[in-house]
Amino acid sequence: ACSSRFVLSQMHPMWQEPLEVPGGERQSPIDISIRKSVFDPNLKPLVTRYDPRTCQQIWNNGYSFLVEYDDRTDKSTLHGGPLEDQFRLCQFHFHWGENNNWGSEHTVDRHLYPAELHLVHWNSDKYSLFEEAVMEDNGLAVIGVFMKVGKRHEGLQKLVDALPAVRHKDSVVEFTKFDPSCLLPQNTNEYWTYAGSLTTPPLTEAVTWIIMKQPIEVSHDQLAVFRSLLFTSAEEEVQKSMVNNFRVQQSLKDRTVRSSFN
Ligand SMILES: CC#CCNS(=O)(=O)c1cc(S(N)(=O)=O)ccc1C(=O)O
Ligand SMILES: [Zn+2]
Repeated sequence: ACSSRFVLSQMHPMWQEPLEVPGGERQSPIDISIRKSVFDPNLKPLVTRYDPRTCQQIWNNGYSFLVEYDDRTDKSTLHGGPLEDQFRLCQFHFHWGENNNWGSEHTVDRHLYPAELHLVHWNSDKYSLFEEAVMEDNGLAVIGVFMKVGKRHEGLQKLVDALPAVRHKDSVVEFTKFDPSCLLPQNTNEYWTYAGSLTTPPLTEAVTWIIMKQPIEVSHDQLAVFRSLLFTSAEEEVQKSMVNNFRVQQSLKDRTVRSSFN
């Protein structure tokens, strides 16, 4: 799987932001201004083909919890949309706040959501390993899905029920047969896309972001279980709850956000 072995500094909740980032011209996350986005009629529908049998485990890496997939073959893939190549799913994870007023990394006209899902894929047409792709400007594609508080999300509940087993940093639990397409909104044809970066170290400018316009609904109680996770490992005497694990927003600089819809 692809998850980073980068150790984030123990600065809680945000690691110490490096002053200079490689390039620094296409950093993420950003605010998506609807009126400044440009409709691109050549953007195609997104095509996701996820095989639940490639789902392997959940890992608390001390920053978020990652659901990791076997990415040694092209069994769970993404193509279409703004992408020229085929990308392989390696993991998905979330960012959330300490309450329902904030938590997402991206915003839409400055609107904050309580949480945001990221499905991380790497370009398996051009590279043979995630670790290679993460250093290339066309190496990764991340689908972002906003989460808002509403009705309980039945598909998410299987994941929520597994979280107590990975409460502490560095804990891992087997997690199988999970189809992440259940976490996508029913309309995946309306999205924004822009050239950006990872929002965690190494912050490399390798990501084509695809942000869904339609949020998914999750219940207050489901989000509360996210907040029961800990940044800290079982040995540490002071336990810190895993909340506000989002990066500060970055300047758009010389970029345009395209929309697949008018
Ligand atoms: C080398 C390397 C690396 C980064 N790994 S990741 O792309 O899976 C990732 C991506 C993102 S995000 N927010 O940029 O999609 C967050 C967290 C992670 C992670 O491993 O923890
Ligand atoms: Zn993320």
